[in-house]
Amino acid sequence: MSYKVGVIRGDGIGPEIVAEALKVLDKVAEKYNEKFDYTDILLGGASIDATGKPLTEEALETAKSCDAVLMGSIGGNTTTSPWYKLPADLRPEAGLLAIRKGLGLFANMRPAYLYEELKDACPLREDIIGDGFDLVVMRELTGGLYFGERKTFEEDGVTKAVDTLTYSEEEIRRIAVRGFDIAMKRRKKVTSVDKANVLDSSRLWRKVVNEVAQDYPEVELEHMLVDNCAMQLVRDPKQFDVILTENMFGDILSDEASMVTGSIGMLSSASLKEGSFGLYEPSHGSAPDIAGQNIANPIATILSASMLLRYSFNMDEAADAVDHAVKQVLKDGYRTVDIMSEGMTKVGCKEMGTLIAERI
Ligand SMILES: NC(=O)C1=CN([C@@H]2O[C@H](COP(=O)(O)OP(=O)(O)OC[C@H]3O[C@@H](n4cnc5c(N)ncnc54)[C@H](O)[C@@H]3O)[C@@H](O)[C@H]2O)C=CC1
Ligand SMILES: CC(C)CC(=O)C(=O)O
Ligand SMILES: [Mg+2]
Repeated sequence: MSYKVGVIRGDGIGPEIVAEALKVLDKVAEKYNEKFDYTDILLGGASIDATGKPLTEEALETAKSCDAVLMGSIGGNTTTSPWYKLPADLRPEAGLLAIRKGLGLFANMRPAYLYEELKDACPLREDIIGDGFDLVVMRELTGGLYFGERKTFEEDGVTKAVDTLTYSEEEIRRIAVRGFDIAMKRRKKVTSVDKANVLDSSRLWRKVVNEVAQDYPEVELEHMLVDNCAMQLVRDPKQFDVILTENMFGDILSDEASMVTGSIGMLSSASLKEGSFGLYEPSHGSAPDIAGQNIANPIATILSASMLLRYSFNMDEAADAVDHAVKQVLKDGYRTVDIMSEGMTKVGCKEMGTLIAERI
């Protein structure tokens, strides 16, 4: 079959890591006799430089015409890059938020899995790691603080700034359903994370999640406050199966979850809605500090490509082959610098992509 795949290379390490994921997809196409037609889409800093806007209408329309989109990462150094002298709605991140909203991608799934082979790279104590852990952060992606009204203003001679956090029942319900659906395919436990001791939006979140839970009697539901969850993730990550949470909490907790797997360079993600379309991207950013040096870890992007095969193209066998190739390369002792440990062979971004593609 032939599929149209949108490709957002983006900024910083984006083009380097996407090149390696495409190497892997090309190998899948060859082995499984499929055809992937790649269409480049501009987003973020690259789009600002080319068009003056972080996302053009044309780019959004192209993304909508694709069967799925694979993305690297966008953004620059937020202190030194000229992009951050622009008004907020013209900066690279505004393009990312706009494409997520424009494509209706309300459910962001970020699996955090500790590979047996990476126990040495995990900063947690051996007795905490135990047999390892395997959790998913199900993050609401198109509501909450990042999408509320915001402004900076003068009042009584003082400069003030406000951001607003709004959720509707419907927005909470649809992400909760996704969280419970995923839990049904896993270990049947949902930890809903909020700040219901303070925030009205969290109290509504908790009420709606409780309602949705009625339809999933087999799933164990617990509620946890976000500050406690941040602590529990490093104290005992094994306790979690599905962490269901709102946009900003999920953004922060998933970065934390990534580090207990060894590196943020390992954490893939799928941004989904109803139906088969999805946008697949690593959970990390554009890592401007290491861009252009061939040292970025491409595994998060390669695992995101695997999620694309699984969730958008129903190609479970090919996705399993990619996941297996990643595991095999780690078993064979190859490491990028972020997951390097004693006795292993250090390789660059390109070499890691080639080694994984060779194992498919
Ligand atoms: N989805 C996206 O495109 C995202 C974009 N950003 C943007 O990225 C830019 C940089 O943000 P930061 O806060 O520095 O976060 P970051 O995730 O880009 O980097 C944080 C740290 O992790 C390291 N790192 C990240 N990915 C890595 C990889 N694949 N291999 C090895 N090391 C890796 C970086 O070198 C850095 O030390 C900002 O402009 C931010 O807005 C941030 C998060 C997500
Ligand atoms: C623009 C940000 C919300 C991007 C980010 O940090 C993320 O999606 O993880
Ligand atoms: Mg983030």
